[in-house]
Parts: sequence; C-alpha cells; structure tokens
Amino acid sequence: MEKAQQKLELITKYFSDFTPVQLQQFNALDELYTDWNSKINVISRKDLESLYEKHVLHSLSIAAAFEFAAGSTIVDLGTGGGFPGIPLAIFFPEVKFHLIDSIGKKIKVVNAVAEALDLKNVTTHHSRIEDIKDRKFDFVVSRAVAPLKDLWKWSKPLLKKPSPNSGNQQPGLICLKGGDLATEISESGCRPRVMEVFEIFGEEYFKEKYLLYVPS
Ligand SMILES: C[S@@+](CC[C@H](N)C(=O)[O-])C[C@H]1O[C@@H](n2cnc3c(N)ncnc32)[C@H](O)[C@@H]1O
Repeated sequence: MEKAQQKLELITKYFSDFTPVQLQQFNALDELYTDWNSKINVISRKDLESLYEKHVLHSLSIAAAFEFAAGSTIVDLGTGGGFPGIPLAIFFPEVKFHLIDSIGKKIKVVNAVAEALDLKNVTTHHSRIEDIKDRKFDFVVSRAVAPLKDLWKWSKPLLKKPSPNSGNQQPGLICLKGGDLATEISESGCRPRVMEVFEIFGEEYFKEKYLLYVPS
C-alpha cells in the first residue's frame, strides 16, 4: 500500500463520507507541512513523522465529539502551525474558522497551508488572544496553549451568549489536554465536561489525552 494512502487510512478508519476534495486536502497536508517545516519550525521533527496521528487525528477528536452547525464561527486560540484549526476546517467546510497566534511566522505557515488547500473558510490573525475585543464566536478551540484557568479567562469574553436553540451544544471552550488534569481543573474556576480521546480513537497515543468542554 502506498505511504500516503496508509496515512489517510488512519483518518478514514474513523470517518467516512469525505468528498474527493476533502480527501485530497487531507492527503496534501503531509507534503505541505514537510515543506514548510523545513523553512519554519512549527512541528517537532519526530512528530512530523506521525503527523496524521498526533496532529490531524488528534485535532479531529473534536469533530468526533461535536457537530458544528453550518455558518457557525470558531476561533482557534494559539493555533501554532494550524492545529486543531486546519484539520477541522477541512472537516467542516461550511463552518468559519479564525486561527490566531501571537507568533507571526506561525501564522505565515498557516496562511500558506490554507491557501495551498484552497480553504475558503479559514481566516487568520497574528495577535495575542487577549487583544481581540471586537468579535464573538460560537466556540473557542485550543490545544497545548495554556492552563485551563487562562484559556477560560481568555475565552469567556469571546463567546456568544447561549441561545434557546443551542440545546446541549451551547457556545463554549473546547480544548485538548493531556496528563493529570485534577489540579488544573480545580484551579480553573470552571467545571468542564471531560471526554477521553482514547475512547474515541483506539491508538495508544491517545491514552491520557482528554477533550474538555466548558459551556459558556
Ligand atoms: C505549544 S504551541 C501549540 C500550537 C498548536 N495549538 C498545536 O497544538 O500544535 C502553543 C501556541 O500558542 C501560542 N500562544 C500562547 N499564548 C497565546 C496567546 N495568549 N494568544 C495567542 N497565541 C498564544 C504560541 O505562540 C504557540 O504558537
């Protein structure tokens, strides 16, 4: 089996119904990140070898747990090289993603990747999240950026008010975290719903990886 197809099978094992365009976009990530990472380091060299597991599939755990409505708006806080924002933008072409990072060269990579994939639902911003004052979003997503306490403090002013139609999927913060969460949660001042990523994806890598959701 071809290497690229093997990598994609990690994704198609858990998700079906991708269009040919989406499959081609997921497929292109390997070459794009390999190329950009040689110029601007956004992913550790070791992790780059497992891009589809550690970055793409991990990002898509959010898609396995949440069904974002068409037209909804999501901000990726501290997107780095585009995770989880880029895989989610491929997955949800009808949802608008705004990818923010405080480091300009990372945003440069994200812009290049989004442009190469022709992702019309991605905008980016080089900024600290605390400086975004004039916009509201349905969800904040984030991976490996800051303690929950800070993520929640930064997210609260950015979230839309829950509407009566939001059901059990109210606007909120969704973040990917690992390790021992007990202290982090107790210091956060909020009460997240915690899901185990290993229950979603059976790969060893996802043991002790968690998806946290804090409704607004
Ligand atoms: C460890 S990297 C994680 C990147 C990406 N989310 C991922 O999982 O691959 C953390 C990123 O958060 C960004 N960051 C940290 N604090 C931030 C803030 N207050 N506003 C915007 N970006 C921030 C950093 O510049 C860095 O790119």
